[in-house]
Amino acid sequence: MTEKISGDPGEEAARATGAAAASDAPVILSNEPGSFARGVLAERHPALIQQVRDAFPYGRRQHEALDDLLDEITTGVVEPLASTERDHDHWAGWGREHFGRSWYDVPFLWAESYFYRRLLGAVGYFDAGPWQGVDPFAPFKQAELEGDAVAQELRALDALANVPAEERATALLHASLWGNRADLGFRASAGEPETGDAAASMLVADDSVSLWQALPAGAPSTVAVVADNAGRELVPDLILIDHLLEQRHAERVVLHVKPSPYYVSDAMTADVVDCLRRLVKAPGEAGRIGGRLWKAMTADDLEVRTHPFFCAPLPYGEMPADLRAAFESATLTLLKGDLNYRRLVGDRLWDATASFADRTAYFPGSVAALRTLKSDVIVGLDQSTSAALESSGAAWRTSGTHALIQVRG
Ligand SMILES: O=P(O)(O)OC[C@H]1O[C@](O)(CO)[C@@H](O)[C@@H]1O
Repeated sequence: MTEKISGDPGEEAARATGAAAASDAPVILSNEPGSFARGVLAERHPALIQQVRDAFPYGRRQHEALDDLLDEITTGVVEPLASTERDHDHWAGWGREHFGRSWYDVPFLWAESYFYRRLLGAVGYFDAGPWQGVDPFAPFKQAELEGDAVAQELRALDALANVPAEERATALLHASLWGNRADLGFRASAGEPETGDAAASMLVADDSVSLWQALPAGAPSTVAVVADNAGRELVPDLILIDHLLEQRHAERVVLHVKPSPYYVSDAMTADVVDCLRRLVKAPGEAGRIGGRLWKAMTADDLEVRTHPFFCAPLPYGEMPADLRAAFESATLTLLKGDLNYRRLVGDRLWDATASFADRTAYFPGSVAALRTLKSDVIVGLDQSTSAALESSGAAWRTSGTHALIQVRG
């Protein structure tokens, strides 16, 4: 359970090293008026139900199920899955302490994850029948991938083709990082991502030197990339992966994606294929990168994997043994995005200067987080950065205007 983070491997590691266990940081719920979490549950989730309803010619059964879900999340209590659902037993365990309570009173991380599970259930995603496997977010993902912003970003690659490798590496790392700002669940309230120098100045932590040091060219490294959003984030992620392979920072890359639609734009295998097709058909440098990536996938130098844990409402401290082994065998695991960060350090209101190394000590092998800040969770800031941000009066934790690169070797 999310709130039983004390007793998780991270806490044990912190205790073993004598570091402050800090388990008293409050778990984020959604019942605080005016809080970011409350806004997600009270405004974004109902709006999302409407968007999905409008995007497909669903029949009466789906519309009624969406009506019921809307009632439940706004005025009702959390209901369990029907006993006939294939994953009923998992959720019965994960939700034991939450069923029967207001959605606002259960941990934010759990509530969001369960909302997506229930939304998929309402549209028949898991049921044998005509809507089985139809991604309710596909129209939004497709529109983004075919849009002007992606086309422009792909054209900009031509200018990067001949710049020195180090400069190119920084530009591609930042493109992947800021691509995280462009997730579709978040877009409604955010402007365009920053670029160039402005983007660098918005980094609240920057361990990129350690990141590149962990991946010396020519070493037989395997990099695990845990993807976040499709489209405008996954395209630059794939371009960064191409750079890692091409410049021999990695011999192999394993790209972990979601097994089912999640948080609107999270990437699944189908989205990887769509992004690769988009790259391959692009002119110039983007097309060349697409061609190399396509070849890398067919040669298994780039392997796509998925795991049910990626859609579970749990922190990484509770990851199963097979996933733990996969990360352990990687030279570096690169976790993309805000949700992965929340799951990595724990979805709590940490002191912003709490140690990133301590919070992630349990994670198997070296880990890097690349994330724009889109929720209240943050650790690893130095004292002066934290003080300056806190006194700025800006919504720096949640607005996506700031970003971080944090590494624990
Ligand atoms: O796509 P990302 O970067 O994981 O962001 C998802 C984030 O979006 C939200 O669902 C709402 O902004 C956050 O709660 C969550 O952490």
